[in-house]
Amino acid sequence: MEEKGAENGVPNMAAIWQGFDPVAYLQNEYTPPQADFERKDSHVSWRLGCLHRAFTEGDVSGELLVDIGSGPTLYQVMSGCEAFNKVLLTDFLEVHRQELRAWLQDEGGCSMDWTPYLQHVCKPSAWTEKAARLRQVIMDIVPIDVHSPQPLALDVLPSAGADCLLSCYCLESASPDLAAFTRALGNIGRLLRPGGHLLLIGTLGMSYYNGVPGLKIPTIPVNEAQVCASLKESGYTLIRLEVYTWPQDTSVLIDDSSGEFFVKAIKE
Ligand SMILES: C[S@@+](CC[C@H](N)C(=O)[O-])C[C@H]1O[C@@H](n2cnc3c(N)ncnc32)[C@H](O)[C@@H]1O
Repeated sequence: MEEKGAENGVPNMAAIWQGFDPVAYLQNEYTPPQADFERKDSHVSWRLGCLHRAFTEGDVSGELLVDIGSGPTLYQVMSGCEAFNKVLLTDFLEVHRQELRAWLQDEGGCSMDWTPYLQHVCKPSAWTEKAARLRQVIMDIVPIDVHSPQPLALDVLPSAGADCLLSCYCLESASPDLAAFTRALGNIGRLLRPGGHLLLIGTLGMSYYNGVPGLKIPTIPVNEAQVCASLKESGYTLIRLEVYTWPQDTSVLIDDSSGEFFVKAIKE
């Protein structure tokens, strides 16, 4: 019964995601007041801090970093682009891939100014070099489906797989239930070499997601214990889990989450 429900749920989720507008998403989630760089306890500062620490600790580096479900955003690879020679961006929706291509080509037509993010992750005076590095290492922007046993086209990755997978706010917002979330973790794990790292950021306790005004996406509310169990079941060893809880004076309008999680894990 559960399997059948999940099978029906995945196409339903795919259909709902087709209505997602990257421009509205960037405006809603990645500009002030949602993206508040003034506050050290804001969720944008938290997530950039987690990624910065993970990519500068020394053990997460190599040839190829793959970002799963990139959406139209680039903040997540701004620290990782220094630790890897190549970065592959992926998303389910062509509109998101198009938005990323527009930034990469740097010929206007990009909806988002990433300058405040670039300035936040490096010395403010070095942000143009950071942008140049990012444009240099992003090797491609390709389609992905985390619910497919083979999430990427066959010839996209080297046979050894990626050295590191990164995924932010994708699996729990693209999965109809916990079983599909766990299977998606296993599916993307096939893209990672044994011993490679998984860096996962997600939302805790979120039953719906309103990242774009007028589009309410039903999501799977996961807790820390469920994330840990899904990782174990999918062949990862947890190294670290960090939790962010919303400051009391935050007004969270886009979902009903209790907070966010950051995971650093290794593929067995
Ligand atoms: C909440 S957005 C997160 C985007 C970005 N990573 C970020 O941090 O803002 C979730 C992303 O998952 C993507 N997505 C939805 N269904 C997917 C699927 N089946 N496989 C891969 N990505 C999917 C969406 O297109 C969207 O870009």
